[in-house]
Amino acid sequence: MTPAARLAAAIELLDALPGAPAADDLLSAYFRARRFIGAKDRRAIAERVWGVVRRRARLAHALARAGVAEATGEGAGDSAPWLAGRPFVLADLMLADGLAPGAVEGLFDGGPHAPPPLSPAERDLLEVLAGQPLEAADLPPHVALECPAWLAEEAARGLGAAAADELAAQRDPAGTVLRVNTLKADRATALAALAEAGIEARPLDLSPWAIAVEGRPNLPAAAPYRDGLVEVQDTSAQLCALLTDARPHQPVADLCAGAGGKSLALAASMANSGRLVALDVDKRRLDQGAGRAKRAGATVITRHHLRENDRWADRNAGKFARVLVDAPCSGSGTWRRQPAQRWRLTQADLERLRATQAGLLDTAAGLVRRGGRVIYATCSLLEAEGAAQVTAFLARQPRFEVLPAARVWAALGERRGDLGAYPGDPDDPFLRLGAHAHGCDGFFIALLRRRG
Ligand SMILES: C[S@@+](CC[C@H](N)C(=O)[O-])C[C@H]1O[C@@H](n2cnc3c(N)ncnc32)[C@H](O)[C@@H]1O
Repeated sequence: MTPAARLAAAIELLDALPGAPAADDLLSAYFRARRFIGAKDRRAIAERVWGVVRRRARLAHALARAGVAEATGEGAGDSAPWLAGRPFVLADLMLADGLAPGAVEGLFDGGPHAPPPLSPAERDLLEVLAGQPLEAADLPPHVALECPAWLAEEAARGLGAAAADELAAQRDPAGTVLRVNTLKADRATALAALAEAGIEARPLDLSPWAIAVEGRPNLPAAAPYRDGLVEVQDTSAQLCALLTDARPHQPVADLCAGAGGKSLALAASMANSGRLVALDVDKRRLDQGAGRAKRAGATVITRHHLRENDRWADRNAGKFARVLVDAPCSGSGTWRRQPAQRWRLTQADLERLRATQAGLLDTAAGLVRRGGRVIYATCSLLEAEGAAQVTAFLARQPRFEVLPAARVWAALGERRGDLGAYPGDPDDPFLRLGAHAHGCDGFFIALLRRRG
């Protein structure tokens, strides 16, 4: 493909984005239907699309200042109206790539598969944008942070001055992190197997199971992945599983198991012995977990699909030593990986999520036995989904108390012998992780003990 044809494809995809349920799925379907597009072209097209999405607010701001205001109304229009793909790509070429107007005009030459030639108004636009920086000094803070204004305020409520750095870090792409599956290998063995498969990798200090890989290797085709030695899992999710402190022979419930990422880590912590029930309302995701468990050799996991008016929680009241609630949330800690999400979330969505989180916490409280623990986690930077949820829970459920995460970490460290320094603030009872502070996805983890 020519560079111009790649731009035409990126514009087509950006135009389709507002109506697509998920940006990832849109790109996958687009490339699946066009198998003739080679790997390098795919990468270039995807990079442009994701780049524009990551720079959306700043580009929209520059376009609005230049007088382009044909907002189509999708998303949080206050700070970053969604325009058609074409003006966004024009602005991206000027502000992010730093091209001169003539170079952009050369790409929009109307040739076969290239975007149609520039209109006189677009030529004028390029002249206005010429030499402008992406990071203009007068950008409103939430625009500079690529975040709807109301979400920037929500983040600041809990994180205070650290919110700006954390949100800024969420603008960048995230690397791939693997978790060693200790049911099959230790970290040194997994690193050796990755090296043999030609994958450059290194251990990370934050988690005893974590390995960072260089670039974007084709993991599903690599032997260490196919053989279940490693799983893709960010370090923060690993620490959530680690702090769950699921032990061999214990009864453990993973209440929001999804496709089982954390269930697999729990199964490894339990050395495949005891009882580990993976639950979710989404049967499709639970079913996906079955294949992953097989690959990982995680035989201790059983699955239960939670239906409406399900009696499972009543039948299992008070039975579990650990109940992990990896609750559905805004995903604001994972915007590096899902950059379009921030523009899709509405205040009404957040309210709905908060109600679901509170309901899940209460369900978990009913499942846990005396002396057992509810582990509440969200991949969120928002106070409303973290500490505020816990405060409300403790008011509703006085039988529970907070176990300081630093204390649990220290006890784990003594038992395991392979943990580094506690990564959070030792004076904070909760562990809050962030892309800026820790280089991992943003996460909130609270450990809640039912009094004995
Ligand atoms: C953050 S994801 C879980 C990710 C998963 N634990 C992992 O590590 O891969 C949240 C999950 O909660 C599930 N969920 C939403 N509402 C639920 C409910 N009321 N009960 C149980 N699961 C629910 C969603 O289907 C989703 O799979």
